[in-house]
Amino acid sequence: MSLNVGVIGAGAMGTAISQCIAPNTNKLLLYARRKEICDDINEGHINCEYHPSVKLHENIRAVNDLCDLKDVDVIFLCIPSSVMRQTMVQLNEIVSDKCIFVSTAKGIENKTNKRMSEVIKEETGRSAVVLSGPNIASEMMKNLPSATTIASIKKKDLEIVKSVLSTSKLKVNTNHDVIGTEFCGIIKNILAISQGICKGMGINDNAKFAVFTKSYNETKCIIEKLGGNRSTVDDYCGFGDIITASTLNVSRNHTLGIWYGQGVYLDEQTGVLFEGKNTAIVLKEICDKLNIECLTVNFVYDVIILKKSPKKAFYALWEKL
Ligand SMILES: NC(=O)c1ccc[n+]([C@@H]2O[C@H](COP(=O)([O-])OP(=O)(O)OC[C@H]3O[C@@H](n4cnc5c(N)ncnc54)[C@H](O)[C@@H]3O)[C@@H](O)[C@H]2O)c1
Repeated sequence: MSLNVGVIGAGAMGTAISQCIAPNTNKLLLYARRKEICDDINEGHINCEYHPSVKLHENIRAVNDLCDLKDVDVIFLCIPSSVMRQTMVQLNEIVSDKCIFVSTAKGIENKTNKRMSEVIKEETGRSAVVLSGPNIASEMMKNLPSATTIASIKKKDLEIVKSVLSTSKLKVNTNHDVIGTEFCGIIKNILAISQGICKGMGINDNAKFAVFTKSYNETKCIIEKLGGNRSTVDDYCGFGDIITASTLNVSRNHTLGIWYGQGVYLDEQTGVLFEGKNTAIVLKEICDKLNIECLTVNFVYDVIILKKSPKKAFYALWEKL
């Protein structure tokens, strides 16, 4: 049975997910906040700003009014975590009770430190499906093979969302560990920054990957303490995404770490900087509150937030390895 699917956020990820799943859907409505992107997609079948060289699948129609999503069965939320709450307030008034929300946002709410599925539950009363994995948008856009993890406490929702996502090119694993899956996507930002700092400082590979091993095991400990499963970290949402974000220069957080490792401090207002900074502050708060000793979080916090010398911070970490 082909479903009607909505995607909110016509940026890199929203457009790429739309392109991947469009053949599986009856109708795919891609909500673009900006009218000019909406017009580009409908008139030229191209998202000129984010993926200018790829023709969009014929099933994709862009819309500029959230009310157009009132009849869809599933909605993928591909927006920054900072706007999730306000978007859910609006959507709750529009969609049917049966509509399933899928959060792809890898972030935590500023000030409340809540996961996206918690924000969605608070505003709509529904349990969301969360999606996380090593999913580089430009590769998905070209229909290159990828894999991802989806998690939900509801078996039926997982089945439906899996059927919408799965293609010969996109492999989907499912689990019921929403906390672990969401936290993998959050903590991996810290690992990506940490490995970036090491790279920027010119730390040798043996030492860099020793730190990486420690960081990976710390991720399991944090997730377990927060109520998730250690084994979730071994899935695409964990291992796959952590490796991708910590070793490839396409990762914004990795690049941020490289700059800091080289002693380049960015303008405080830079959006890229803010994302990594926010994650470091939130995770430091969480670890301190729960009495979790995490060397990787401390290392990143010391360099990015306290602006300590990367060399001193690295040797403090190394001593405790
Ligand atoms: N799950 C995954 O594997 C995965 C992979 C990449 C990105 N993501 C997530 O997808 C989200 C988007 O990332 P991206 O790389 O596409 O970023 P992006 O900056 O390319 O796109 C974000 C889009 O959201 C739009 N937007 C901002 N505020 C909005 C609002 N209030 N309503 C509607 N649209 C709004 C922007 O105009 C932009 O088009 C992020 O939360 C990111 O963590 C997830």
